Amino acid sequence: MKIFNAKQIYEADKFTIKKQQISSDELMERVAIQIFNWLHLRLQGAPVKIHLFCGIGNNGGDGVAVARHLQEHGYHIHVHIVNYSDKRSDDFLLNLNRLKDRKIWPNFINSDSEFPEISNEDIVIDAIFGIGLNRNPDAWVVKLIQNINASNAFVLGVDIPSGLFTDRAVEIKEGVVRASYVLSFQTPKLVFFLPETGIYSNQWEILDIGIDPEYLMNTAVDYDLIGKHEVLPLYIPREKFSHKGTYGHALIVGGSYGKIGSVQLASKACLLTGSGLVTAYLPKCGYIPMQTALPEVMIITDEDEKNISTINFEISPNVIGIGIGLSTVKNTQKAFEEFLKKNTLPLVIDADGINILSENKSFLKLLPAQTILTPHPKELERLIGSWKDDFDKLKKAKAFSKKYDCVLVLKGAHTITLYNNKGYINTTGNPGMATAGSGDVLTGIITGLIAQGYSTETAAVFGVYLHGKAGDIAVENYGYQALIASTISDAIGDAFIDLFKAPNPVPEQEEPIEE
Ligand SMILES: NC(=O)C1=CN([C@@H]2O[C@H](COP(=O)(O)OP(=O)(O)OC[C@H]3O[C@@H](n4cnc5c(N)ncnc54)[C@H](O)[C@@H]3O)[C@@H](O)[C@H]2O)[C@@H](O)CC1
Ligand SMILES: Nc1ncnc2c1ncn2[C@@H]1O[C@H](COP(=O)(O)OP(=O)(O)O)[C@@H](O)[C@H]1O
Ligand SMILES: [K+]
Repeated sequence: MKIFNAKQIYEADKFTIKKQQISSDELMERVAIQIFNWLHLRLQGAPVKIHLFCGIGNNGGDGVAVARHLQEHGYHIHVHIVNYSDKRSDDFLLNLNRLKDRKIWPNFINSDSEFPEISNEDIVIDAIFGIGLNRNPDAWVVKLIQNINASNAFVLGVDIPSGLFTDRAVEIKEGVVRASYVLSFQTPKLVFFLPETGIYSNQWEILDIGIDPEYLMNTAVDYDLIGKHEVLPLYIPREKFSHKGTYGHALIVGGSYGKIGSVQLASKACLLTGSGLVTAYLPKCGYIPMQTALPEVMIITDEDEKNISTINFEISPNVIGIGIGLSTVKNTQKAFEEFLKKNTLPLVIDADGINILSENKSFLKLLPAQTILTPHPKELERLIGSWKDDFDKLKKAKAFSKKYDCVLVLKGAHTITLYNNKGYINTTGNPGMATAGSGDVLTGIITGLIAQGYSTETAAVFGVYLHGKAGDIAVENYGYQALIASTISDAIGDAFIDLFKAPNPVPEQEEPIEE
């Protein structure tokens, strides 16, 4: 799914209004009906108090229009107009007048007003600012937002939590509504997926407001959201007359005394992803544990007992995953440099492999084109330096990826893969995956996909998806706390099977109102 920026959303609105020959008010009405139906389905007329905080732009217009539908269906509403500017939008005014025609007199909140009391059982609809926020809210609006956040009421955000900018970082953190749920229109916003701003929208859902498909299809975006729909076409089916040689030979290089497990995890995940053959390159101390744990994996040992000191092999893999559990001792750094100098195979580099690159930036020019680097945030910081905020991080990471022609996999709750100025935001995964070794499993998965013939960029995007999906499937049986890396790995097969499962049927809505 494409993620549009604010400018594109405004363009999409204009395009739709023109092409479908509707008024902007009709588009707003679509929004309002969708929000109303969402609420009505869940509330079923419950006598709960609903506070609607509405700004004076179109986001506020949405809120005021929803208020009208709620009132018409007998709900107990309190409409508050957050009067932060005189520049009221036409559609806001139109909807405000429709309320007044129905004898509903909103409570106008100005800088010197007392704020309404909100109790924990109430519902708040947050329609103060939408994607039009272009500067920090005034101090009194920040206070109002703090008042909403202090309430513990269920807060439904309209389009985007008020106070969040669509395409840049937040400056006044306490001036952003913490929404329990956000109903966003047509496209999710990039800020929902970034760690600094994602915290303001606990859950979100996209409502289809009928934006013109031609615009959606033909407009290029900087970020794509990756779900099953996006990865399914990437899948390469297995051929009947294939053999293990058809599916490649992956070499996993890593491990040091005390960290042999990381190579076990990566090698196993690589096999479970379907690599025809997997060889592990380990220091000598890794031989027995590895051979015992994974009989399917072949092993080459280094001359050194505890660390990797030279990377020489006489096999012909078609991809190498390197860096996990490697350590950064001098000897290993030297071996890594020598290896990079002669290597021409595609590489997936993780953990200490990344740390060695960070300590020796001159090694970066030795990387083959489209090398995949999979840093967690700390490793990323060592690699590209610190950043001011998430947007600055993305900018710097994109520039790094361009400079060194590498695919950067920025691991996190929503892992973002960057290549060629484009970002792919993953939607699978869960906090149970914040556990030792889960990154090693990812390295194995991505390496295993490349072994089988997936391009590096595809392997990164698909691998991240499968890894998260395996975590999501495994967590159903284990729970967040007991989920460990091996369990994620064991669910890789289920993650593949899940690709071909039919989606759950959508429950039928009861009595939705029509446009
Ligand atoms: N395709 C869509 O997504 C549609 C979106 N609509 C709604 O329209 C919203 C955007 O509406 P607007 O463009 O009117 O903008 P907003 O309602 O988000 O903001 C109101 C206006 O306030 C001004 N403003 C910005 N920051 C301010 C600040 N800190 N203090 C005071 N004033 C400030 C701006 O000039 C802005 O236009 C969307 O978020 C959505 O809710 C719908 O009504 C129509 C269709
Ligand atoms: N809260 C979370 N939600 C989803 N995925 C997560 C979360 N925390 C961590 N992960 C995933 O788990 C993996 C952790 O990798 P990493 O930090 O390298 O672990 P390790 O070094 O222990 O192997 C990454 O793929 C990351 O995206
Ligand atoms: K809002």
